[in-house]
Amino acid sequence: MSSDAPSFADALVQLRNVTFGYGERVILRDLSLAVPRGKVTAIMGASGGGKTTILRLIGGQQRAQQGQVLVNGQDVGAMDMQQLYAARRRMGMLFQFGALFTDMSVFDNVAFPLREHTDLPEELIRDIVLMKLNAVGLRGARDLMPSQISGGMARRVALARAIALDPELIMYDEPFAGLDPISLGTAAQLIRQLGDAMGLTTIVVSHDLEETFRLADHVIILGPGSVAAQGTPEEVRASADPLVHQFVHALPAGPVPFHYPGPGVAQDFGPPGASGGAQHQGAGRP
Ligand SMILES: Nc1ncnc2c1ncn2[C@@H]1O[C@H](COP(=O)(O)OP(=O)(O)OP(=O)(O)O)[C@@H](O)[C@H]1O
Repeated sequence: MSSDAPSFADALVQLRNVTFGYGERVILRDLSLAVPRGKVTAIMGASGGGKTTILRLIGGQQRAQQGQVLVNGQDVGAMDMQQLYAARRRMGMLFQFGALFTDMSVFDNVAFPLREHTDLPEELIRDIVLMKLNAVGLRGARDLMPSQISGGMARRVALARAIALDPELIMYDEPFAGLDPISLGTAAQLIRQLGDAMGLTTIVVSHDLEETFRLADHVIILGPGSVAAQGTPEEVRASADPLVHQFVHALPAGPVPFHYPGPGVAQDFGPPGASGGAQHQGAGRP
């Protein structure tokens, strides 16, 4: 295992020396990573580390300030709107609260991208929609409205919609958040089955350590601004890197500070007057 950028002979997505910040605040610094084609890659790491930002860079919703984001060898950051539009048709993105259109039936939600992006006749659209709904176990729910289905079912409909155009890459942001254990197991199984059946390259951003390690072929752990570790789940689990160790063993103490940076305890709770004019202290300061 290594924290260097791996160069998979067949990577669908590569970030090369990417630096990105929101305004002055740098989130990713000289970050390099590769996502192998046809596999399930998990991106994990401390909250606020920039995982969703990486998905946005790959989807072209954000552009890197430095470095390259390559999808199929093409630099997403250098694409014009038309190229980006074409590239996005080959990507499915499922964000945690990726809402369905509430005024459309389940069927019409899944048909939407097909009607929007293709000239296929309605009979063919019908067959594709029913196939996609069948793949997520919801062919029978086609006529229901979003208000008539559960949250877990709504996510599966969103998944059917995301694969409607047969993407080559699918990105899930927190697919397990808020799901009960059965729905969670079903979601993980679905991600794996769809990936295998459709030959998809899958990227999953998740905080659910156990489920994600079970699911993924390749795991990337983000440290502050860069990759702390990457490899198979077994390799990452065995890492001696203190940050990775803290993360994969869910330890409350370690390099990832519990406290958001702010004033020290003595300053906030000390005798009256002690706080006057005192300076803010570093993260994790007791
Ligand atoms: N549009 C934005 N403008 C300014 N700052 C942002 C914006 N989006 C995200 N950030 C900040 O960038 C940092 C990284 O955010 P991001 O959502 O990529 O992290 P994350 O690793 O996905 O976090 P989490 O695991 O908590 O979802 C966070 O500190 C966040 O506050």
